[in-house]
Amino acid sequence: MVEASGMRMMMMFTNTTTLIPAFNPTIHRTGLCQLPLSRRNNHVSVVSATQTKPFMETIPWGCETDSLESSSSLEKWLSESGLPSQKMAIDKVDVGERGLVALNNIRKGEKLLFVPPSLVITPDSEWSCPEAGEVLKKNSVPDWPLLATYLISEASLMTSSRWFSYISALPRQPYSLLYWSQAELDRYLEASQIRERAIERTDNVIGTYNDMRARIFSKYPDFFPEEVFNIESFKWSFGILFSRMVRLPSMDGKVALVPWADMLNHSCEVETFLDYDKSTKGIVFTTDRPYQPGEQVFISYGKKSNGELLLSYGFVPKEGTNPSDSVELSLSLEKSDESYKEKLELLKKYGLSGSQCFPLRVTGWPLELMAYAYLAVSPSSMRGKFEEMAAAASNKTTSKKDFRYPEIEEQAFQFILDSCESSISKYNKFLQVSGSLDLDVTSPKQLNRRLFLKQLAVDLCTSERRILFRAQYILRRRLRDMRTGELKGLSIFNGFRKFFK
Ligand SMILES: C[S@@+](CC[C@H](N)C(=O)[O-])C[C@H]1O[C@@H](n2cnc3c(N)ncnc32)[C@H](O)[C@@H]1O
Repeated sequence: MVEASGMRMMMMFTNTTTLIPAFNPTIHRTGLCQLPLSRRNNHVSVVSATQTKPFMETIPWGCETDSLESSSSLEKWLSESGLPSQKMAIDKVDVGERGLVALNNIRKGEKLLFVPPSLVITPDSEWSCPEAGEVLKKNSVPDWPLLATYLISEASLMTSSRWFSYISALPRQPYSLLYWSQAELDRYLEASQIRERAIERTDNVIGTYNDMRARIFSKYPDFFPEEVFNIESFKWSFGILFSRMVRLPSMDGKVALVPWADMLNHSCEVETFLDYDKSTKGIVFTTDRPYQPGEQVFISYGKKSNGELLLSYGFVPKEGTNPSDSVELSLSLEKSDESYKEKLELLKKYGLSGSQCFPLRVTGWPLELMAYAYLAVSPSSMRGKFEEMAAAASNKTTSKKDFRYPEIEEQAFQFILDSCESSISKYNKFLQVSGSLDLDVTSPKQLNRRLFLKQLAVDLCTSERRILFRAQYILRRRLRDMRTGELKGLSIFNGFRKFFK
């Protein structure tokens, strides 16, 4: 439920996507930490190929979330491990497959959950294989890859890990764009800038894994055998982190996986979020509305756009329900502009490039976007203003004044409108042809996946295009008013005022 940060960047990309971690069962290992307790107690120190096959296949890489099979064992284990009695239970729900549903009447303003810190996974959690944990700490591995490795390590230990019931109830295939292949991203998300974000994120995960393998896993194969610690298991654990990890504001922003609390689904209509409560010493949230028995209880995963929700959590809210929705609009300098080089240099100086994305919301667009548009359209006679425009586009300006350049305002609006319209035509193209995208499907399973991904893409593109349509409407109206003189008069007046200052 938080954005990834601090992941190592290494550029490499593969085209393959496996839906569930695939492992080579023929392994020989001696690392005691890798064996379930029952075997350790029997003094098994070398595992033969025939012994490892069923062992590897039974690693609980989560479960299918359309079934409640693992949820009852999870609830039983949680209550035996100190989770106080709850006013909610895990159930099948309309929104989010499994979720937490009210058992009794719940009042507005009530604190719920009270998950004790002993049931929370953080970067400080004890490892069932302490030696593996020591290696990672010695190498100062950052929180995200540390937790991803922790999850794989605990999953591989099966019943020897105290988190067995929790891991068994995690989704086997977290719904995030990490699980879309490059071909699927190209096919379904061509019109949306989220495609770039998804590619970047997958690159980061692959880069992080390669880095970990080179620096650590290859040096300690007994603790981190490649059959278990590989790119597929890394994608699974990162998918889990992207869709379930929270940052706890009252614990200095500590990142954590909170069993039980992570069964709560997101609603754009609620504002309440998880946090550590110092008085009760547990993870809680405070309801911002009442719930009746049988009703699903929701929290907020943050003020995220539909694209960001699809990227991390693999769902798109119903059309028009997300007040935080936005679409990335790409603006570019014209290469034929005689001041192109000069403008580009200045943009670079302020950390921007010749092609830049800005968020467009239903409620409007940021000053930075307007500043970029001014810079893109300004003639060389306005050279003296280029730097302040570039600085304002980057948000690295000290003065937050509502700057305007009336002499080029009309061109700036037209420039934004042109970019909006070129983006709209990409969405139109995708939405028109999306009905005929599935003709080459060969199996029912493939058909289900295609239909599912296509529906998500159609929902995302429809919501993003809706924001672009709104911006197009406002821009056209502004331009029409300017051209018919109303605002033009005002601009001339402003121009005169400046002249006489
Ligand atoms: C923190 S988990 C919540 C529990 C999850 N439903 C489960 O069964 O494990 C986040 C995942 O729940 C699902 N989810 C959460 N809110 C949703 C919503 N409003 N609509 C659809 N799916 C949702 C998504 O699959 C997301 O990746």
